[in-house]
Amino acid sequence: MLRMENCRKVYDEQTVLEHCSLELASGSILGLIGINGAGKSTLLHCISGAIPVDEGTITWKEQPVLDHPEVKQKIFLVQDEPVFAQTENARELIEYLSLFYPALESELFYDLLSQLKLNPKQPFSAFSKGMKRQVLMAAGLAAHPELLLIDEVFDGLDPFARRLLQGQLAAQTVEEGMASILTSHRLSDLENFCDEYALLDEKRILHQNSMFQTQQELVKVHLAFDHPIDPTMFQDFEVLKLEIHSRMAQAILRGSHDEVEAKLRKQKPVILEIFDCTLEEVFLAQLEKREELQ
Ligand SMILES: Nc1ncnc2c1ncn2[C@@H]1O[C@H](COP(=O)(O)OP(=O)(O)OP(=O)(O)O)[C@@H](O)[C@H]1O
Repeated sequence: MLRMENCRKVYDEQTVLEHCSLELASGSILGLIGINGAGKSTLLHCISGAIPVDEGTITWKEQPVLDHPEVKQKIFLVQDEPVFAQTENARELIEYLSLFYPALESELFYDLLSQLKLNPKQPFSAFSKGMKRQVLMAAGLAAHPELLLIDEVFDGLDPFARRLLQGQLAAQTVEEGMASILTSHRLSDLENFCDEYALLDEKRILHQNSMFQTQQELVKVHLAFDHPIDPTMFQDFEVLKLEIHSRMAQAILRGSHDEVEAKLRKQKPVILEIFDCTLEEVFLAQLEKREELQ
């Protein structure tokens, strides 16, 4: 279990994380979302132990990460910018990483590279950005970490590489109980792959929820009436987003599909359609709601 409690991180004079807490169980895949500059990369770096927090604690299986190499070697961070620790090619990289990650399985690394059609002896300088990311993700998986952190997870990967690496990550999650935190601005990638998501906003985790729970708790509705809509009809709902155009409305409401439908039917709409929310809609609605409250 990852436990991050009440953490604060300050760069120079800028506070990036404050009262930031997060928990993640083994065998879970968490999608970390937030606007540009929210602090997602900083959060992953702090969890990996690469940079210290100024306040608070971060533990993996009850052991502090910072200054504990035996804990750090169970956590692998794939950064958004390719970093190869001055190695020239994939073969050198995996030899270097095997010094730090005792569980690293070189055969798995070379197998993934072969499926990705990447030559381990070819210099990184001759690789494209996407090819470099493939190498690092393959290395992260081959290290068999207990906690894998991937920044900008599938961004820039071609569909074949994405499917292969997703499949391997899913297999290690199920077979080894590996936990993962993935960031991406392509929320559809996370939605289809993660068990839960966390929204990083205003320097802390504002929401953490399972994907399933979110879909049970929030719905999108399209409504039409034969008369102009009075906004007070939504006063019994917790409204995350509401747009009224005369006789028609679109809304994101808190409640299960059945609850929302039963309440809205009493208003006798001409049209009532209820949909599951996408993660992108949940994200935007939560940010808009926060703007409204400020
Ligand atoms: N090494 C650093 N020194 C000083 N400030 C930094 C450093 N790294 C990040 N920051 C600042 O911290 C804030 C959060 O940056 P971070 O990269 O963690 O955000 P992010 O959510 O990952 O952004 P993006 O989605 O754009 O990648 C930004 O304001 C950034 O300028």
